[in-house]
Amino acid sequence: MADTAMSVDEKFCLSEVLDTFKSCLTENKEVIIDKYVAGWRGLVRFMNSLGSIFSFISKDAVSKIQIMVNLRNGENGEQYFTIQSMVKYELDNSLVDITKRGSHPESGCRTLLRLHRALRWLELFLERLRTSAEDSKTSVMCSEAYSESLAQFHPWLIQKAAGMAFCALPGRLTFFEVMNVGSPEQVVAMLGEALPLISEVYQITEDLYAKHDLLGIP
Ligand SMILES: CCCCCCCCCCCCC/C=C/[C@@H](O)[C@H](COP(=O)(O)O)NC(=O)CCCCCCCCCCCCCCC
Repeated sequence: MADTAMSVDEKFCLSEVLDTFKSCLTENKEVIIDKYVAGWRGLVRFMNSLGSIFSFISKDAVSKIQIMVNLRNGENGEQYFTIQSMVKYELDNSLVDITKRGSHPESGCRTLLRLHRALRWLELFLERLRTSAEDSKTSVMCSEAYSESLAQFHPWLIQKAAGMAFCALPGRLTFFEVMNVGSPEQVVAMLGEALPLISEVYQITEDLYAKHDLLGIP
């Protein structure tokens, strides 16, 4: 599964990316890893279009996406169909370093946890964007969402670098335009539809990880 859809001139629309998260859930509320990863891939493309100052963030996200893709393409790939089947498979086969780093630094459970924490940031940021006033600053919304979520898992230096990158975010209207969804009203409506599904995917994963005591994988 090579990363092919990266051409710069390709127009893309953020609502399609957010729809991918909608398509993550199976009928019995399991989270399909291929779709989850495809959602992240789309978000990373969006972030790359905002400028190279974000490339240290997208590099890390891409490397995590790649770990998940490799697991899916590996010999036990079918075990990684959903987050639920992955957790069961990796725990049953002692493939996760649960309390301290050891021989499984790139387990699916650990890697997905990093993306899962970032999904919380996304949820908070999008909710702020959705309810923001015309003169609100995207950099402020982004850094507030970050402080409430991912920041607690990042060392000081990463927090500083992230804070600097946030300052380079375009203003609210330009940001909405890059999303390529339509008028600001249409963006707000689209976010209103997408957010409950992102929250649901987040909550299902959170509950699953909590049930198995996996929220602190180092
Ligand atoms: C559009 C603005 C983009 C702001 C992105 C906010 C998230 C800031 C994250 C900063 C991460 C810095 C890079 C390094 C991270 C790692 O240290 C750290 C820990 O990994 P380790 O345990 O393997 O060492 N990694 C992580 O926490 C995973 C971070 C994954 C970040 C993915 C961010 C993708 C953002 C997509 C933006 C899309 C915005 C769409 C809004 C309409």
